[in-house]
Amino acid sequence: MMEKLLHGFPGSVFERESASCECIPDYGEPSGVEIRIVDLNKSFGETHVLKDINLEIKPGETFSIIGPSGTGKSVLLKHIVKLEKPDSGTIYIDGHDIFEPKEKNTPREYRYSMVFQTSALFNSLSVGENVGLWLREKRVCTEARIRRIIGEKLRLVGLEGKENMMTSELSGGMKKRVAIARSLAMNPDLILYDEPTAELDPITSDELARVIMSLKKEVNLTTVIVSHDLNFAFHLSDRVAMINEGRIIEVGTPSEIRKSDNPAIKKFLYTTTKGIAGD
Ligand SMILES: Nc1ncnc2c1ncn2[C@@H]1O[C@H](COP(=O)(O)OP(=O)(O)OP(=O)(O)O)[C@@H](O)[C@H]1O
Repeated sequence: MMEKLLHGFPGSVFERESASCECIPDYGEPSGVEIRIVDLNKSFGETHVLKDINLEIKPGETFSIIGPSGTGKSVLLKHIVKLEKPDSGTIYIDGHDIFEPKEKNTPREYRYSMVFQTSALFNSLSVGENVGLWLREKRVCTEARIRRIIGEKLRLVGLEGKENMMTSELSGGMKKRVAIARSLAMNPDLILYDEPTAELDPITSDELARVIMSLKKEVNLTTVIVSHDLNFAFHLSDRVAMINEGRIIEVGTPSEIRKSDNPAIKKFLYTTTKGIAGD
């Protein structure tokens, strides 16, 4: 349950101007944020999981973090949404240290939303009810406006008019798109995907990539993806960071990463069955 409602955590919404007088003041238009990770370290007991991570993600960028299993990708993602706290170093979002108490007169804070591997939808609710959950829980605006917002978010993921379908009737790809629509309902400045194609076949993965790419054109948000699926990450990302044994070993455009001479990258790209062997 905790996971399912992550995007609705109080505290992820702060001082924002309202886009509409019908909605609560916090519910403004999204604005892609800049993320700057500086000298971040994290250990669990004796295990040093994240080692001197430095990374900049630009506003509006679609950025993927790739790398072998167990190298700290999810732990890094959790730091960005404050589910983990670093031992040293920090993360700035639009110049504000997210681990410091909120400064007085901070110009604005950010909203984030996470799409989980499992989609984490409520099967007993309809598609529209799932998408509208946070809006209704937070009483963001009038019921009529909530319905319009639900319709709009479903349109953005190619599910226009599907409000009344039951979640249990949906294919895996549709579930994923409903999960994205539900995340979009809070107008996030930052959307994070944890292994978005983990349960999808290649064709459905392509469909999902198209949805995420079309969002980039229509919505002003920053996108961070953690994925093992190299073809997916390379296809839709502006830039990619490769993490290995807790360190960022390369950051670049997909074509720069493909051309890298770094032996650890070559090994990862060309020796995994999920990689791009044969290219
Ligand atoms: N809360 C925790 N307590 C102790 N160890 C943890 C915790 N969270 C993660 N770890 C450890 O940190 C390391 C990195 O885990 P993480 O989940 O970030 O890897 P990953 O790169 O995302 O792997 P995968 O691709 O398989 O999901 C692993 O060794 C994991 O066991």
